[in-house]
Amino acid sequence: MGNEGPKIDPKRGWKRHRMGQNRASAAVGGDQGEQWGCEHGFQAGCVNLLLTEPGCSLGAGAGEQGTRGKAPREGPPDAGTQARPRVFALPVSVLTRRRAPAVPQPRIQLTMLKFRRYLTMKLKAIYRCQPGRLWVSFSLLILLLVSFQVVEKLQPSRSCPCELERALQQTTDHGQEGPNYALHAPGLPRKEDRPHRQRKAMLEPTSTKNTQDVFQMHWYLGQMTPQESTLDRQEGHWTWQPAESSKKMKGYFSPPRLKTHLPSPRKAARGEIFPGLPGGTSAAPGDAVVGGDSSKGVIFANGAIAEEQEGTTSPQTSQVTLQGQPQPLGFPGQPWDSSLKHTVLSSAQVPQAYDFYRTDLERGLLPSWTEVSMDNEMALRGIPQVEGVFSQEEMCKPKTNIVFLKVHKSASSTVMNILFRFGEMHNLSFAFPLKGGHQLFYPQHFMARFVQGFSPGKPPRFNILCHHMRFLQPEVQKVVPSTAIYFSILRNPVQLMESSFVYYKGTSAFSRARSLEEFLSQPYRYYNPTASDSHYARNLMTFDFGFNPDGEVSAKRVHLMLKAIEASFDLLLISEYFDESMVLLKETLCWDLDSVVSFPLNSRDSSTRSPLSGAIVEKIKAWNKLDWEIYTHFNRTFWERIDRDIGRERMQREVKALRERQAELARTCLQGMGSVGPKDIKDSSLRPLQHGNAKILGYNLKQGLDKETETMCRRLVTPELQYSSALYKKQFPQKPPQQTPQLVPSQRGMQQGNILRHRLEGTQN
Ligand SMILES: Nc1ncnc2c1ncn2[C@@H]1O[C@H](COP(=O)(O)OS(=O)(=O)O)[C@@H](OP(=O)(O)O)[C@H]1O
Repeated sequence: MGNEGPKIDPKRGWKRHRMGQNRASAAVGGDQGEQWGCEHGFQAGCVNLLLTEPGCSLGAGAGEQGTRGKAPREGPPDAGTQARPRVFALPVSVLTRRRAPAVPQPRIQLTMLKFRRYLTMKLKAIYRCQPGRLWVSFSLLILLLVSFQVVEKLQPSRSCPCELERALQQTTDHGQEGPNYALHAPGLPRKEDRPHRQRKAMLEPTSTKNTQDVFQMHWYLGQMTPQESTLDRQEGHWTWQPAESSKKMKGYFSPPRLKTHLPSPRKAARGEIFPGLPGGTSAAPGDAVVGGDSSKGVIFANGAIAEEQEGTTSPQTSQVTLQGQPQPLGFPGQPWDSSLKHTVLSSAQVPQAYDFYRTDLERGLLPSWTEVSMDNEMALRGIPQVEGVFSQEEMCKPKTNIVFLKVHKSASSTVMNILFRFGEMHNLSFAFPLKGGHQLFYPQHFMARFVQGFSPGKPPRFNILCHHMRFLQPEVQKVVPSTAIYFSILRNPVQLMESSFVYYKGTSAFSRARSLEEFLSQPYRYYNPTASDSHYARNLMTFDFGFNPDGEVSAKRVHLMLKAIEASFDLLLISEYFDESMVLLKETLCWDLDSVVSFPLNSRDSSTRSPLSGAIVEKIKAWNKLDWEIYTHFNRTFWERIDRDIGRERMQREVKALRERQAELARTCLQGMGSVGPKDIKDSSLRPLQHGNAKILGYNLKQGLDKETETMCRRLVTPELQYSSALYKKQFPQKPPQQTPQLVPSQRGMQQGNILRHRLEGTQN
């Protein structure tokens, strides 16, 4: 070490060293620091470098470096040495900086000073060698990279799904006993499924237990977009926004799920969405978003936007919510309460809307068959159909790619009949269960390989998926084109459970209870959540949507579940408002009214229905809390959507026309205008499956109908199992359906197997 201690620049507090002295001491090995530097990997060429290479110091021509990154300054020349003496400034200020002592330094300060000097020497020794400089630079680079990583991690993440995952994770953390009770936050799906990052369920196909739970979300969290910010604003409107969740989840749907961010095509065609345009009605609430003002936008299941307004829910909705009483089927008594805020057609506009609707009817059964088949052809050829952006001619092309989640006991057989008829008439392909079975290996989560004719790796090729399944979107996506419309139907859980109790009386939970009252008085005496058929007894809708029916009912969990359903489904219908639902469905699918006419199927005889007391109603609601949350939420959005997309007046007219058409068809087709008990059904091929304690009604066709009319009428009243088998034969003429589909091992010998067999009884084909 040099004899002169460090020189202190009183202004800057920088030590200054004579480079020459340091070099000399390094060369003779008199400086420990330099020795260390040269001994630790820098020995080779170190001395030489120091002696011969003027640049082997801090920077070429080294100088003094200021504290704030000033350019190096030339030091004073030192005559008599070959290498120019230079003033060397340390780059690591913290090691060298100190204040000029105003008073004699105490001992500790001197020690510190010595230590600093020692470190300085070492660093200098390292740094003076070329390898040393490389080493330091490399270390700094690593440090920099690590810092970047740390900073990135610390920033609130907008562009990764971890926020949602964290939230999902949180929902699993309390009160759940095992992994099976957890909400599974599936991983990301294959890229080829969607152009965006999505979640993918990771369930094993063999998992039959109903405690498993799947969030099939089409969320991805990314750069802020207008849609995303709309969703963000939406959060404030969610009354079930969990109080504990201060962080808002941001997300938006992948393009195929963003379809109805745009106004419904028919509506656009009518000019209803643009306030002030000649002939247009006043804008529906959500249209403000389309028009630019998104301040009150709310995004619904299909990504459609509507404004959350107090009172937009129908009076019936509040009845359901408050009393939980059965709602009258069909048209609500006073649905058009003038006190409600909704779009009101002006007198000049009413005829326009009416004319539009009438021309649909007058044109008869869907006029645009060519369009339909072209659409279908395109889909089958795998040509992506662009949805969401419509040219004038393309507006409202009938949709032919459809996923219907057939929720049990919610009028789903009637909806299925509508889909069967439409598909048959337009030669659409169905995703049938393997070997002509009638359920897609329910209650397992759906797997694409359960579908007859599915080939892994090939583009999805089926138009309609509508058989009973437990929903699992990533698998469903492998079967139907990405443009498919997803919809389902819900029922008041009170009536649903009453129906389920009778229909599934043979299941383990219900078989020992003499009545629903008895079951509900001590449910855990009868209900074993691990039983393979327990899902029929609790939160059946939740189960069918893929979630855990025994999961906890926290606000956060419910919120996430609703979000997941909204992200996957374009439309949620309500069986209590079946006719309104059909009008909404035909609007969404761009079908005409005749395509959604139906006769109620799978209805029970009144002798097997039980009236429910108020106390039982409350018990059912509490027992099926998750279903109740789903139902009340989508009942509300259902009416909001009607207000936004159709308006209540037009809805009223369309429902009236639908009923008139159905009454006309009943007069044409049916003996005695209505349904009859199973014993009275003369044509055995029209006899529905009788199951549990239920007496399921059917129809008798009129005699002497002409062939065409008879075919049309027969389709309307053919029960689900018979119709499915007939269509399967048509689609797979070489592979006749098996009477009993092969049961997977987990089902074999179990009660579920019995249920499935029961379900197949009555198949006449
Ligand atoms: N159009 C219409 N409107 C309202 N309700 C209707 C309609 N069609 C069928 N239903 C009622 O739906 C119940 C049968 O539901 P599902 O067909 O889904 O049952 S199943 O799961 O396929 O077995 C069954 O309910 P219950 O009679 O209470 O059992 C039917 O009466």
